[in-house]
Amino acid sequence: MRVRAQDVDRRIGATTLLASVTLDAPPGSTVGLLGPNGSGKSTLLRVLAGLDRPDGGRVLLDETDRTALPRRAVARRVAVVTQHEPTEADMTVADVLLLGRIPHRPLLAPVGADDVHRVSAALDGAGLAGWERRRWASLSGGERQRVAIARALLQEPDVLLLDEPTNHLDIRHRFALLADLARAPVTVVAALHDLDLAGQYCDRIVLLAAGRVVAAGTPARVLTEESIAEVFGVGADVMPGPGGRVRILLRSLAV
Ligand SMILES: Nc1ncnc2c1ncn2[C@@H]1O[C@H](COP(=O)(O)OP(=O)(O)OP(=O)(O)O)[C@@H](O)[C@H]1O
Repeated sequence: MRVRAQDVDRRIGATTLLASVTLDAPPGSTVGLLGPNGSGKSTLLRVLAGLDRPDGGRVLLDETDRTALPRRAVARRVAVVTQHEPTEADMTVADVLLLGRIPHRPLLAPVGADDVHRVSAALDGAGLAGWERRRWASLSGGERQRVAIARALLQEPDVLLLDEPTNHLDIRHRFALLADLARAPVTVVAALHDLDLAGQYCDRIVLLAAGRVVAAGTPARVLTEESIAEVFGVGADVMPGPGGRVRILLRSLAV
């Protein structure tokens, strides 16, 4: 499924959070949203996810305006993991994962053997085999993040919207997650802070600053030494890789 934002504005009171933001995520692509703190990444993801309405412009899923699609149809096709997953909920890991199957079950239908099997396979995939009965609130930040992403994948979405999915993950799991997302047939839009990781795994990058798109395109086109210095205020050595990918070595400009 293709995801597009066209000229999206988002304002709260007199504050402009997004100004005429345009994004195009072709089917199956992995798009990285990059930008400094407060540049509008989470705000844009919330608008794409339908959690907030744009004040101008529109979001299209394939060729249809998101607001014209029934809620349940969107829930089946678009999965979201925000930065603010509740941490105190008194649930087991299996309960949390089963939330991902709700859009696929008839209303009020009980959990079936197929759901239980899928939950255990999802835990295997997340490297947390056998954790069904662990309490959600007792998990570490990284474990919780891995379960939240597994829940989103259990939804079998066409589109996955992820706000800083590598936050809390150790290095090995960061690589594993980005590689899995890049391989998956699903369209991914993910806010990321790690420029090197984004440069290696994303098909496209949208670079935001102060609620505006500064550049968009392949990592090689967007993540240049100049743009990184201008937007992030750090020095960078950018090394070209295959297919428009880049490796990035960052350094402080202060030294
Ligand atoms: N409810 C609100 N009222 C006023 N300003 C807000 C509100 N929510 C967000 N903002 C502001 O909008 C801007 C964009 O925030 P957003 O969370 O989208 O940034 P971000 O790029 O995701 O940042 P980070 O990297 O820190 O997560 C910030 O300056 C933030 O303070």
